[in-house]
Amino acid sequence: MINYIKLPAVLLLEDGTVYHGKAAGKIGTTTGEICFNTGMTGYQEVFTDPSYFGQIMVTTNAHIGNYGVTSEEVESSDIKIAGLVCKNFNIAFSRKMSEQSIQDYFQEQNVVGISDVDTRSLVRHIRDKGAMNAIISSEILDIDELKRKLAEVPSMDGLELSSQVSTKEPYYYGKEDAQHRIAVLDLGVKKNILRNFDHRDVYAKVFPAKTSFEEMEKWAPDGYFISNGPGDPSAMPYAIETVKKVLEADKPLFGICLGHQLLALANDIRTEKMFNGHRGLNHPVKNVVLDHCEVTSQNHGFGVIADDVRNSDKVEITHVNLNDNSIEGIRVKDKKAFSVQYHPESSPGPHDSRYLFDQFVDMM
Ligand SMILES: NC(=O)CC[C@H](N)C(=O)O
Repeated sequence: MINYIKLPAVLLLEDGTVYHGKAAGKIGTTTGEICFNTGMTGYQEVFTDPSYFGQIMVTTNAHIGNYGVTSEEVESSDIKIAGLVCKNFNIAFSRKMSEQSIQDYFQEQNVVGISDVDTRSLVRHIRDKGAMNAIISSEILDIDELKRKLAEVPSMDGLELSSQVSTKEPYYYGKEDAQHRIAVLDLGVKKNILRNFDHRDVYAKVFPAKTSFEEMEKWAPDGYFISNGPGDPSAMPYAIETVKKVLEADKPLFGICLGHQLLALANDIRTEKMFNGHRGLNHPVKNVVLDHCEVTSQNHGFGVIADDVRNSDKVEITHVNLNDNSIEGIRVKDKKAFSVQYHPESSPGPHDSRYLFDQFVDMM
């Protein structure tokens, strides 16, 4: 094993709280909105999920890196989190299929992290104080200098980020002779969503975030999928417009997470920044149509305003969160359009909600 000397590193939160720890990954400085994920496994899938772009991740599992990384377990081409805060950053790993250590992986992809932080106390702090920005550095240890840098970081509220992670050119996924074909509006789509479609004999053409409905319609898809992704949904008028056009044309539509928020916005339901988002693998959700419970994988910092949904004459509620009663799923009345706030492709996470992909296929 390489002899790895852990250099000091600092984490500074927007409210002035300081945590001292050790450098993990690349030596450097990084900023973003701090958030925590309570999942016990699946760190590589989480780190490569484009929905986390611009966010510093705190992992509540005490060990990160202990089973290494592989080129298989990615949700996009590279690491998308802005930085990592963890307890133990394990450079030694044990798993036959692993190809690399987490340290080499982070270093190769220029990702800065901090370990040896009391993440239990940090998570309780964020839980009580709410979402805020943060800076990690293993090169600048002067707090005043870090404060100046942190003051320049924009708030996640009002930030459009999808166009930074979306594909630049359209591409195809799946088998060309499949039974159905869908247009995927890529706002930061996770690979496992495309895999789930492929497994159900659905061929996808994945379009850049700012593609118009008319452009996608030229390919004559059977349905439209509006993907997950980073940033504030209300800062995406271009995508809201596209969703409105899909609805006007009465095409089948399925939205996940950011896609759910955009379907709500297209129906005059507002979204809001949550005090703390939902990020983990064990969030209980009730399907109020089928009267059953699902344990779900979640990752969102914005939500649809529940009163707007309840007062809406355009949509109805299909799913609610059993922890906080927030709205987890809607369908548009008299249309073939529905969406969920959580992640039925669940990578990582339980597979309880995969039936939603079948529901969409049946709609087409
Ligand atoms: N996973 C997602 O699509 C996240 C949606 C949105 N960026 C949010 O944080 O709420």
